[in-house]
Amino acid sequence: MDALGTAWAVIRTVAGAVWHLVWWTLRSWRLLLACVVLGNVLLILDHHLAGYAVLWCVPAFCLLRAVWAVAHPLTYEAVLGGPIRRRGWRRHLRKRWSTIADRCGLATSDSDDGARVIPRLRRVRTSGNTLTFRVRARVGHTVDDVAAAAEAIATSVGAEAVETRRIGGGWLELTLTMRELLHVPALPVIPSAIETGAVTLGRTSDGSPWRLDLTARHTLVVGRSGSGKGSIFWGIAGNLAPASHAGMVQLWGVDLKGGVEVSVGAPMFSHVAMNEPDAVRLLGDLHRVIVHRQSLMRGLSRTFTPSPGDPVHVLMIDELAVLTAYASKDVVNEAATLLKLILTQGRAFGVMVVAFVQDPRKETVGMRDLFTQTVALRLASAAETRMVLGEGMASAAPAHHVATTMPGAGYVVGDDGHVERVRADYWADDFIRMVAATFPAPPAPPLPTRSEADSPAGDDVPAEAPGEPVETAPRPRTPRKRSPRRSTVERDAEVA
Ligand SMILES: Nc1ncnc2c1ncn2[C@@H]1O[C@H](COP(=O)(O)OP(=O)(O)OP(=O)(O)O)[C@@H](O)[C@H]1O
Repeated sequence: MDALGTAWAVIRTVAGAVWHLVWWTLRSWRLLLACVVLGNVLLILDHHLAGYAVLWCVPAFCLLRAVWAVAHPLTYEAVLGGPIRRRGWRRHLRKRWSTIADRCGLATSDSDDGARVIPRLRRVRTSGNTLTFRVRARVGHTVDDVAAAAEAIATSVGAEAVETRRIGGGWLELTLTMRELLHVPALPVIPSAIETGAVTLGRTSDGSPWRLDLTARHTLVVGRSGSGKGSIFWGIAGNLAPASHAGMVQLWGVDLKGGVEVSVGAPMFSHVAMNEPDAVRLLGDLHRVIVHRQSLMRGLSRTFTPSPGDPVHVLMIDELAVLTAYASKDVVNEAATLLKLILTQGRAFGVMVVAFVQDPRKETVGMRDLFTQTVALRLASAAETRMVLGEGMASAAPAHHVATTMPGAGYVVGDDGHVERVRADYWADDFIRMVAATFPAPPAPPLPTRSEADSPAGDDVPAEAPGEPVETAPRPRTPRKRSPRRSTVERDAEVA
C-alpha cells in the first residue's frame, strides 16, 4: 500500500512538472519562435554552440522552472513564481485597461469628436497576492460610479475579491485579491503578550495579521447565524486574557443566550451576566465605573492610561438584540439607556464595548450608530450591508458575498472609513478553556459605590489612587420627590 502511495505521488509530481513544462513553453510562443529563427540563422552561419544555445534556451528555462516548482514550491514561489505571476497581473491590467473600463461602463464619449474617454489608471502595483491600482473618475462620473464598477473590474481580471479606498481628488484605489488566501481556516496561537489596545484576530486578505484596534473605540460585529461571530468574540477575549490576568484589563461579559457562549471561557471574565436582571445590574455597575472615573479625571487629564489596578474595561455582549429588543420591556428600556450612556461616555475613560448581533435593524439595535467601528461577517443581502456599513458600502465591502463555507470571514470598516477583508482564526472550545485556565481573571476589586460615583469633580476623591474604591463620608442626600416611573438608570444619567 505504501509503495503504491509513493508511486502515485511520484507519477503526480512528474506529470505536474511535464504539464508546467509544456504549458510555459507554449505560452512563450513568440519568444520561442524568435529563438528558433535566430538559432537557425546562427547554425547556418556555422556558430553551432551559440545556435543550439539560442534554440534550446526557452525549453531549458521552462524545464528548470517546472522542476524547481514541483521539487521546492516554497522557494520557487518566493524567488521566481511569485514575481513572474505578479508581473503578469500588472501587464494584463495595463494592456487591457481601456477594454475593461469600457465594458465596465466607465468610459465616456467626448462631446466634440465622439471618441471614447477612458478613466486614467495610475500606480499599478502588486504585493503578495494582491494587485493595487488607482483610477480617476472622468468628467461626468463620480468616485461612487467607479466604486460601483469595482466588482465588475475585479471579475474581468479574474480576481477573487476587491476592496476600495477613496484617495481624494476624484481618485479611487482598488485592491484586488488575485489569489484567495483566506479559504483555509487558521488556528490561533496561545496568547502571551499583555495587550490592552489592539488584538490579533486572524489574517487580512494579503495574508498579513489582522490587528483590531480597540483603543477608544466601540466595536459592533454583525453576522448571520453561523457566520463565525464566536471566533471574534473569543479572539478578543482570549487575546486580552493575559492583560486581564495581569490586572490591566477587566472583561465584562453579557450573554443572554443562556450563557452558552461566555460560560466556555468564564474564568477570563471579571463580571458575567447570563440573565436579564444581572445584565441590567452589570451595565449599571459599569456606568458607575465611568462616572467615578469622570470625577477622578476631571481637571487632571483628558486621556485615560491603564495601569495595574486601574484597568481598561471591555464589555462584551453576545447577541445584543436579546438585551435591546427581545427582553422584557422594562429590561430593554433600562438596558438601552445604560448602554447609550456607556457608549457615549465610556471611550475617553477606558471603557470599550464590543457587541455581537445577528439582526442589525434599527428596531433591534437602536444605538447602532454609536459604535465607531464595524465588523461585518456574512450578511443576508446588499441592503443589509448598506444598513450595517452605510450607503455606498455594498460594493466597497460586500459582506453579503461572503461564502457560507468561510465562517469568520468578513469586512472591517474603521472609524476613518478604511475597509479591510479579513478572516478570524478559529477558537475551538477546548482551546478557549485552556486559555481561560491559563489566564484566569484575578478577583475583581470592589466597584465604586453609588455615592463614590456620585461624588462631584473629584474634590473628595484623591486622584493618587485611581480605580481603588475610596472611603468617603456619605454625602447627605436630600430626599427628592420622584415620579414612580423614573428608573435608577435615568438618575445615573443626570448625574453623569
Ligand atoms: N474562524 C473560523 N474558521 C473556520 N471555521 C469557523 C470559524 N468560526 C466559526 N467557524 C465554524 O462555524 C461554526 C459557526 O460559528 P459560530 O458559532 O461562531 O457562529 P455564530 O455567528 O456565533 O453563530 P450564532 O450567531 O448562531 O451563534 C462553528 O461551529 C465552526 O465550526
